[in-house]
Amino acid sequence: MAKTIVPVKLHEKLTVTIKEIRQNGMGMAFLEGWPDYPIYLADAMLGEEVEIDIIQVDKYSAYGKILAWVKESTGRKNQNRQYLIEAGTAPLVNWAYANQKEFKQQIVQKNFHDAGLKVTVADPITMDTTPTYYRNKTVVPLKWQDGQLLSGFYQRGSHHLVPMEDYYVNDARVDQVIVIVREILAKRGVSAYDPDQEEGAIRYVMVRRGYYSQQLMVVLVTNEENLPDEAGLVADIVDALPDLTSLILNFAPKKDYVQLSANNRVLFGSATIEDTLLGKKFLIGPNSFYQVNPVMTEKLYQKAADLADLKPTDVVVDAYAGIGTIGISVADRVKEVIGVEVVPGAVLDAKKNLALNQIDNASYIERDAPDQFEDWQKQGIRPDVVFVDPPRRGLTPKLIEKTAEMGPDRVVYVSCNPVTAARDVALFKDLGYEVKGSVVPVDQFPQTAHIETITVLQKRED
Ligand SMILES: C[S@@+](CC[C@H](N)C(=O)[O-])C[C@H]1O[C@@H](n2cnc3c(N)ncnc32)[C@H](O)[C@@H]1O
Repeated sequence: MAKTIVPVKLHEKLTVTIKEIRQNGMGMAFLEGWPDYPIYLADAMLGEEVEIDIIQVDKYSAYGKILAWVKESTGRKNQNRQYLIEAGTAPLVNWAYANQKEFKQQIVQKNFHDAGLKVTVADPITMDTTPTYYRNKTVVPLKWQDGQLLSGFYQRGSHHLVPMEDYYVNDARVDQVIVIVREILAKRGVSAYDPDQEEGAIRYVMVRRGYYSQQLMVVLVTNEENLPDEAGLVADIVDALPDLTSLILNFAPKKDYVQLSANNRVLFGSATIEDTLLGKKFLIGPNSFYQVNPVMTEKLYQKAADLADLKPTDVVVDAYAGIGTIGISVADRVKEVIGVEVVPGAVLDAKKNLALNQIDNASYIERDAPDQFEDWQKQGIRPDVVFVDPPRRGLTPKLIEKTAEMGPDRVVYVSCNPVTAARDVALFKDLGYEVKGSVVPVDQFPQTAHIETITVLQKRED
């Protein structure tokens, strides 16, 4: 077999310049004569010159580790939190926020360009308050090591736990709670799940906290149906957390990476916590999706509603609805909202949220969105505005086709992945829709390479 020729050797030391930043925030350098063989580098900024050690060599690319900076970017603001780089949880932690903003705008522009679309991308809406300590939720693994119970994050794609207590992007109380719960579990000698051995009790600890309400939910995600001396454990946690609203055991005996099962048992307090968005109240259960950056979520929904140009006569679809946050936040301004969401617990929450906010012109259905769109289309439903807010994989061609057949005047596409958003917008274009105005990035995830976008599609009049 012919040996593949690559331009680098494992542990070769090189000096390179960063020519490009990849979608996931990794720097890319190239050796002369090898324009198609990127060397990926974490914690690199555009234009920086760095000394590197090659740590992985593949057929089409290599990975390096930066040993020293020969020339630093003026946008570098080192935070001395290299564990965040190692775990991959905050890859842009050492970038000035202005550079993060510029990068994200360019990435969105590139994704739409690559999908064959000529669009303008607005200045990202950014987090004007400090763009750190914003996440209202985290799910962390635990590991016993040398007689100590550690919490942190698995390094991307591995079971190597990077210990951390200051996550930098979590609400500071969320960080504290993880440590408090971990110490109680440690004192009681509770075992932690080992993904390689497939044994041990606690898989993850999930903490979620209401931004306005300050209500606290702790979920022990377990590999065992009952924990040793459960009553004593609950008493210890309740004693240590005066702000605890909900303590849940989620029995999730699965080998894969799925984090929570649908199997919840309330150990203390209520099954949900409450929070507020744009003046509306929301009950949030452990399995329900709820945007992680509450400050920016209000800006996101506000902007999406403004761009939707809502009218009191409008029938509005809220698809991929979660607990109904988008539909409920616009219901007062329109004639009717019909929503669809696939996770049963989230739909239950959405229904409760309608009652909680005394909204009687909205309804939510538990269903796969493309299937429900097909039914709505057959039933002759003709919405004026369709909001879609899918997971990272984006929409399906079927959903896009059924939307176009229902023929709404406007489609407001909220997306957490500009690659799939651009792909889907191109399909909408083929089916009679035009991008109205600019694509608007909203920085829901400072310090990471992720970016949310809002794209409004207007039905062409031809
Ligand atoms: C990005 S979240 C948005 C939720 C909500 N709009 C919000 O802002 O909180 C995407 C939602 O789509 C739901 N979902 C995933 N696949 C779905 C499908 N095939 N049909 C309907 N909903 C789905 C997920 O459960 C999740 O609640």
